[in-house]
Amino acid sequence: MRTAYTADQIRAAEHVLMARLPEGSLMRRAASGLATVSAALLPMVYGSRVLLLVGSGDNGGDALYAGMLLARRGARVEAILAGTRTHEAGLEAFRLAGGRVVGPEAVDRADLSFVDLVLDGLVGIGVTGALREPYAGLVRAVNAAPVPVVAVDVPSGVDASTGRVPGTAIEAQVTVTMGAYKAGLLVDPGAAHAGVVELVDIGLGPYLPDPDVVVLTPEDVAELLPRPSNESDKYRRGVLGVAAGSVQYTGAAVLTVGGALRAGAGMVRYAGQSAPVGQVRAHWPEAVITELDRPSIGEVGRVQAWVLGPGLGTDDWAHELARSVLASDVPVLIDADALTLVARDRSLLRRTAPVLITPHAGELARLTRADRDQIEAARLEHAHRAATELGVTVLLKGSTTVVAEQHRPARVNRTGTSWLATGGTGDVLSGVAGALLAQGLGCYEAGSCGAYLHGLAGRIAAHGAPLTAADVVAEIPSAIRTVRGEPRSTT
Ligand SMILES: NC(=O)C1=CN([C@@H]2O[C@H](COP(=O)(O)OP(=O)(O)OC[C@H]3O[C@@H](n4cnc5c(N)ncnc54)[C@H](OP(=O)(O)O)[C@@H]3O)[C@@H](O)[C@H]2O)[C@@H](O)CC1
Ligand SMILES: Nc1ncnc2c1ncn2[C@@H]1O[C@H](COP(=O)(O)OP(=O)(O)O)[C@@H](O)[C@H]1O
Ligand SMILES: [K+]
Repeated sequence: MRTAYTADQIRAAEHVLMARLPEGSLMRRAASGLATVSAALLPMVYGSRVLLLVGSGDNGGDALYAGMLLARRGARVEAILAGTRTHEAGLEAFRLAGGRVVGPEAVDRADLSFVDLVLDGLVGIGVTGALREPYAGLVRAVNAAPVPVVAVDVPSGVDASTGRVPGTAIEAQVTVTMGAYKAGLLVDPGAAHAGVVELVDIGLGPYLPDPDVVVLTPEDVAELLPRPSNESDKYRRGVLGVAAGSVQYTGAAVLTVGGALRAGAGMVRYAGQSAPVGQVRAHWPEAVITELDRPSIGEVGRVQAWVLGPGLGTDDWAHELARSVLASDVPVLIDADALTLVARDRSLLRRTAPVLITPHAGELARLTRADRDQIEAARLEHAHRAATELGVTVLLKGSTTVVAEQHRPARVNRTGTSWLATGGTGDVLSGVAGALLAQGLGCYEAGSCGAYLHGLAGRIAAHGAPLTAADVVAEIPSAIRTVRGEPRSTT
């Protein structure tokens, strides 16, 4: 499991560790890791040109000490001192090693074309709000030039705790982060600025608290995924009920049922009206179907969990069916149209069995009466707030998927690809996560493992070209084999 922390958590841990070590030793460890990663990005250190952007805090100090180490190895290192003050000891060491201080005009396009690498040491975890001048101007100039950038600790302008980017921010190829991952490096929009994140161990591990954010590894997912045993039968493996699709949206029912079957539900019971029933029957003869003549699940039979909402519509019939599903005593995954119904009638959420909601930013905006853009700018905060306010588990979809539950670290998923931004892929995710719920995983595990498998299936399906939602369904078994470390061609 990869763990990540807020700036305050990192600062507190650093404080304890620093008190036990000789002064400056943490920064030397940080700078040494930074110089090693930077050197590896240069074809040859000797003779290469490196430009440091140095701010007024310790982030600038890291850059100066790393610059010193590169200068000692024969690089031609120059520094722009952009702050009102500069880390004194770092600057002295840098100068003694042959480093030169240059003016801000060194970021002119012509000058940057002679630079092999920029080290961004303007601000790290100490940033507050949008980057001010002259930092913002320097960042714009560097972003516009075709020069690789290594960000020190955090790309300057990215909020380390939340991933917010309130103004201009460096676009780095690599971010060398010190001591522990910062949450904002793993969640968009911050993550998109960080590039590849390299962690430098400075001995902070034992002093870190419980993480703010967690990213599952394939091994974590493999361990959490249910596997049928010799004693399994279809009922014991877990039966999922699907209440989805309508006359207008028949495909949503087909995709949700497909996602559920491929993700290992022992059985899928589909309940709907005649139009989607015909489609589901044609695509998935494996599904057990109840054609509803009234909006009630009374005749459907026992299930271990429900998926409610994809393509369901938002009319009175859909509302009554939602009420009937939510009156059951099993976990319910609420998606798409059912989220609109819940936004209109919050009383639907009054139940004791668990609820997993799977909104995109627009749906969450409707549900919590927040602004969609603000949700996208601060996904962690909004997912957590909704989980607390609504008393449910929230899976917030998008380029970074966040699974939030009260009193637990947010689980962030980045296995997906932007090719997944196409109609119907969300329905597939509901089926996958619903199948995991039916197999006995809790909402937090089903949401995070479901997002992982769905994203990976999308990546396998896309392979650098457009995909359809049905392709994602087809690749879910490949994704499961991949996390289990099994060759794709075997069963
Ligand atoms: N502690 C340790 O042992 C270790 C720490 N480490 C390193 O230290 C870094 C943290 O250092 P830090 O605390 O000095 O803060 P930092 O990020 O450099 O910036 C603070 C200054 O930036 C400025 N500023 C703020 N907002 C701004 C804005 N919007 N726009 C423009 N300027 C803005 C403001 O300066 P002012 O404007 O007041 O002059 C403020 O004082 C951390 O990320 C890691 O790299 C590692 O070496 C490991 C060991
Ligand atoms: N830029 C992106 N990068 C990665 N995944 C994405 C991106 N955009 C969308 N997705 C994923 O695609 C799926 C889209 O779901 P949703 O918005 O509900 O679509 P639909 O309602 O058409 O099924 C979600 O799983 C989401 O996380
Ligand atoms: K930085």
